[in-house]
Amino acid sequence: MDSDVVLRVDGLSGGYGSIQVLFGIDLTVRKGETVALCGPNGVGKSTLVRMLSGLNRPRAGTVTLLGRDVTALSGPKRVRLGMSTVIGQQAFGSLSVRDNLRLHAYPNGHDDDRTDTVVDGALAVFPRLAVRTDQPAANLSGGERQMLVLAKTLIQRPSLLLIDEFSLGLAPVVVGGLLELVRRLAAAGVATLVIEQSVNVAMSIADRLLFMEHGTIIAEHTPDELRATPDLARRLVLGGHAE
Ligand SMILES: Nc1ncnc2c1ncn2[C@@H]1O[C@H](COP(=O)(O)OP(=O)(O)OP(=O)(O)O)[C@@H](O)[C@H]1O
Repeated sequence: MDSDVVLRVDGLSGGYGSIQVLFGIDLTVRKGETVALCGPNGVGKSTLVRMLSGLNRPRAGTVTLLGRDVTALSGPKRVRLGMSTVIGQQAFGSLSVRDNLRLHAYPNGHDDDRTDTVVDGALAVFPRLAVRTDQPAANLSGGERQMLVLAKTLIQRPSLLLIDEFSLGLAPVVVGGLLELVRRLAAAGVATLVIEQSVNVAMSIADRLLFMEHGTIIAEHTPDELRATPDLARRLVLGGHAE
């Protein structure tokens, strides 16, 4: 096996009850690589992330994390093996920013001093959050909440990061800061699969873009290929088979 492959998906199919949403998805994400999943609403992007994270079970196919078949493993076991999932901007609204992060650090089994050091390390990456550590998370803006979620991810030190709806509803200036963080995680070797509605955002962050339609991957391109063929991305995102 290619030792750089962090996530490998083979023939993944399934959906909800009798409704089949995914039809034989194959993909890989390597160490330090960021892969974006693009496509119109309803093609199955979120369903794929749910299956990868263990929230939903596939009907067929396998999910391999760092060379280990995790298809039958629960979500928590996948987290322990290095998979971290960000879905939306979830946080405990009544808890302060710091307490949200401390709770997240507990499963790592550190004592209180070490927990605070880990939390401070994550906060150091987000100056905007660092000045709001005592505020309830409910008071944060959408962008700040996304930062809080990514700060939690830093604490987990994942090998694989799955992000659903990365920039949805966020101001461009906020997205810019978050992109920088994902680039830093990639530089540290984290493999990232990110669902991104905006192809422009996806092109600025990803090494490869996968385009989905009707539960299958219909095309794969690098940002350079997309820049060299104006209109290709637009046609793919609108759901047209471009090739
Ligand atoms: N809990 C559910 N039960 C039944 N069908 C569902 C459920 N969740 C999603 N679906 C259906 O599965 C299909 C794929 O949805 P999914 O959310 O994965 O698409 P998506 O590409 O992520 O789109 P969006 O960006 O709009 O979320 C859609 O037809 C949707 O209606």
